[in-house]
Amino acid sequence: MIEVQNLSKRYGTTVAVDGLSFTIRPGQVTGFLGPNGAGKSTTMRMMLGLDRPTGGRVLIDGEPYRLLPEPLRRVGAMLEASAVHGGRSAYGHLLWLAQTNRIPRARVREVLAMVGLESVAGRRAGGFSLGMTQRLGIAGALLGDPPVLLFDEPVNGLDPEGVVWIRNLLKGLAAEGRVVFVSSHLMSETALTAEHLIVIGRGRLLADTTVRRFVEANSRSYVRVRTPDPERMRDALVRAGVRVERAADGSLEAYGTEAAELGELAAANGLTVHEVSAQRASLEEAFMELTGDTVEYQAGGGRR
Ligand SMILES: Nc1ncnc2c1ncn2[C@@H]1O[C@H](COP(=O)(O)OP(=O)(O)OP(=O)(O)O)[C@@H](O)[C@H]1O
Repeated sequence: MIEVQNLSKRYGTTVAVDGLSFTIRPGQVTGFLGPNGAGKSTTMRMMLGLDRPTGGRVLIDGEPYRLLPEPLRRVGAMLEASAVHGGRSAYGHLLWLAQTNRIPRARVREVLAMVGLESVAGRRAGGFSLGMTQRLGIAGALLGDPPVLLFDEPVNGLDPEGVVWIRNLLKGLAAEGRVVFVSSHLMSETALTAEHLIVIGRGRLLADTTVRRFVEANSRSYVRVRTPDPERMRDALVRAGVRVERAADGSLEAYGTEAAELGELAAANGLTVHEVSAQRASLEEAFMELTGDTVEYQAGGGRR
């Protein structure tokens, strides 16, 4: 379990993390979401004792990271995948990590196989693609077989096959009873992987909820109707007890009904329709709505 307690971090006048408190439990993937600059990486660095909090603390299974004996066996992390000595081979890099943490040499081959880098184990890590570098970072996190895993934007640079692979890997690690904490700035990707969600903006907690609840609360579904006679269509819908709104483009949005029902209603009233389609506002839209006021830089608006 990871407990973040009233955590803050200030860099000069910048407040990167502002009084964050939440708990991450084992056995499920927890997504850590926020727009660029929200404070995700800073929070993760403080979890690992790489940055000192201005206030508050993080406990990992009841203790601060710096007091954990053999930390690589307790917490695995992939923060900056590029933090690899470019001259070393993938095998050499992992072996060095293993040896400095009293992890048996045989484990290096195991994790190379787990991340699919066996065939390039002898190649210089400096020549790796972004996706391969990510996989090497993940191998490093898994090396000590730790019960707690932190990943900062692990899908960055992966191709679609790699994205599916990491999704399954993270779920599998959580199903084994581990704490799996994964940052992302993509809501839709996180919804496919995580069960729990922590959303932050400008260093503050915006949501601590299950993905299911977030999806239910935020995916607006409705039926869009385009018709040359929106007034009569609207009257017919209202008479049938359907809540209806006029969209900016002139179409109607009908809530709490189905497309088929709406088509029949139109036919029964002798109305022409050009479109009847089921719509669902995307999770990405819901996420942008939640974090909109906290975005550091916005197109056209500059810094807010
Ligand atoms: N070492 C530092 N010195 C000064 N400011 C910093 C430092 N590290 C982070 N910041 C600032 O703290 C804020 C939070 O940054 P952080 O990198 O934690 O956000 P993030 O959510 O991880 O963003 P991204 O998705 O872009 O990586 C930003 O305003 C950033 O500019």
